[in-house]
Amino acid sequence: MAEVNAIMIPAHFNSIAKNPVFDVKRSGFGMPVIGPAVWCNRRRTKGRVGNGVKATMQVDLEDEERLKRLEGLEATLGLDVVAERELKEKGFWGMRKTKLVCTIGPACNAIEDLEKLALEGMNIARLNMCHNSREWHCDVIKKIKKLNLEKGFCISVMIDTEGSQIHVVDHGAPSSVKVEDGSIWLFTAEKFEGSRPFTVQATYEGFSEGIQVGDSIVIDGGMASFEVIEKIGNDLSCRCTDPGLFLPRAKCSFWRDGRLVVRNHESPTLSSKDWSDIEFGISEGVDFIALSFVNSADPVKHLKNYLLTKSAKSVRVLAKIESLESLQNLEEIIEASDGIMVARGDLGVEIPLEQIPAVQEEIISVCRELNKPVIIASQLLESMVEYPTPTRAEVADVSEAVRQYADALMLSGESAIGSYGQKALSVLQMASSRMELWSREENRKNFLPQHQLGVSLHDRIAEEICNSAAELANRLSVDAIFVLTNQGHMASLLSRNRPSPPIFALTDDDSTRMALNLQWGVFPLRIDLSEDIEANISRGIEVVKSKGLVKQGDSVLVVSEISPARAASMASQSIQLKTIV
Ligand SMILES: Nc1ncnc2c1ncn2[C@@H]1O[C@H](COP(=O)(O)OP(=O)(O)O)[C@@H](O)[C@H]1O
Ligand SMILES: C=C(OP(=O)(O)O)C(=O)O
Ligand SMILES: [K+]
Ligand SMILES: [Mg+2]
Repeated sequence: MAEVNAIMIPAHFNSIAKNPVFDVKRSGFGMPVIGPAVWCNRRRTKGRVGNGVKATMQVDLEDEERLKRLEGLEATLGLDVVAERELKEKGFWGMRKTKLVCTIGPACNAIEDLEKLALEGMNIARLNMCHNSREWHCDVIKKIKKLNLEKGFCISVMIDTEGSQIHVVDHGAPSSVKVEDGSIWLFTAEKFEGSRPFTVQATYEGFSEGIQVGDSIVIDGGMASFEVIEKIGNDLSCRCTDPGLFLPRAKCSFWRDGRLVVRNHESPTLSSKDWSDIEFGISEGVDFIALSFVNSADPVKHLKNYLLTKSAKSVRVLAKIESLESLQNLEEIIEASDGIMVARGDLGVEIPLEQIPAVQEEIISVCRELNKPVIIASQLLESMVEYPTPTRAEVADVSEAVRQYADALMLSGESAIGSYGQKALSVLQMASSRMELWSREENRKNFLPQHQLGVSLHDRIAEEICNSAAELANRLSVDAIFVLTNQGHMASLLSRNRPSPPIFALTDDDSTRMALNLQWGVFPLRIDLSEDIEANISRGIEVVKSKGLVKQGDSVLVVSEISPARAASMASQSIQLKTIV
């Protein structure tokens, strides 16, 4: 054991110092804290972490090793190891542009399994707060941050709130249970210990409000259906009309005369549990919060304002589109959010299944117009929860989402509880790479329908510069696009055009780096940026070049913006073409 008195964080680590992993209280070194240590921060972190925060710690030899590795960390914060490998194997244009999200559950929460998913291309780990304990989620977040730090991955963390929904707490059996035609079941919100046969316990006390005899209860969008035959107090006695399966935590929807009974939930979009999960997410330094059952822009605005007051505006807020109402307020929700998830699971409970493909295409297209990243979620490879190969129909569905240029694809049960999570991820990987190649050749002419976003002259210039840059990059077949970006705006404007070359986004802001993980075709690199734009560009290219990833003769297109804040008074944007010498 060696005792360390001071840990100096060199100047170029100032973004790391902001990282909660390096919070003094949770030093990330997993050891007792005993001697004085000073965390030194420079210019930019001043006031964020606070200069000279005092703490004490002791390191053993293995940790000394780790400290040494930290010294070399800037290199790993360049391009992440998976993107680097892909670039080496497939060349610039062959890099997979569609991002992959994996839901983490009991089938993959061991660090070895998380690492395998990372190697297989997971860009974002999703934690569904409906399931499992706070400690369990905390442990997963720690493991992911450890992998990022020690193994050079760049995996962002997303928490997904529970939201207000009526689902089954208990249906009388530990796992799934078969529902026979004509069998009689009691739906109740009464809390009881243990299980009672033919009794379904609902989460929400007011679940039966406004429900009448003759209404139907549809389980998980059609896994089984019941008819309400009697109302006994707040309980519903029901007969099975469409036999099937009751899964744990199955969701219930109510129908009358072939239409969904629109229910005025007393409970708001964000329940008290959701707020406490959000607090948890902020304190753990997650990168994204996905809000379930968003029906209007209000809860999104509310949360974003709250994050501002908590100095946590770097946490990006995603809205899940999974209700009838959310479709009616689609544009305002997209506008208010930092990104969207097409949550087809619950959406398929609320609208007829045959409408989902058209709705998905519409949401993707509005997201692209408004320049917000969009994730396609649920049942992409559902059969792979049980089987090692997907169905042809599933592969066609995945490919269609890629062809529609969604930013990201998501696995749910396939990775959380399935036996073939890594395989499922590799199917997504291969299917997206293949379809990207195909649509690149097919859709060259199919440029973005021009919808002008910017209002101010400055914003319009940035937008036009990025549109032109993407077109130029395609026409000249440059190898790569480099963009200097602080909050990620210029990078996202480029991504919106879905150009053929990869977009290497150089940023000095760690939260921007993690947020850009969700954007189509963007490969974030964290480097220190100075006022000297030329030096920044050279540095970014140097990081990639030093690893042999760009070589002499490669051509790159560089897009940069000097914001008024950086260059005393004048804002200017530029496009440059460079040939590597
Ligand atoms: N953290 C977790 N712990 C235990 N099981 C989980 C966890 N996350 C997801 N699961 C399981 O994976 C399944 C699919 O995940 P997901 O689609 O996110 O949830 P849901 O089916 O509740 O909408 C869930 O039904 C649940 O059985
Ligand atoms: C992703 C979804 O949300 P959750 O898994 O939280 O129900 C969905 O409904 O498709
Ligand atoms: K959820
Ligand atoms: Mg849902």
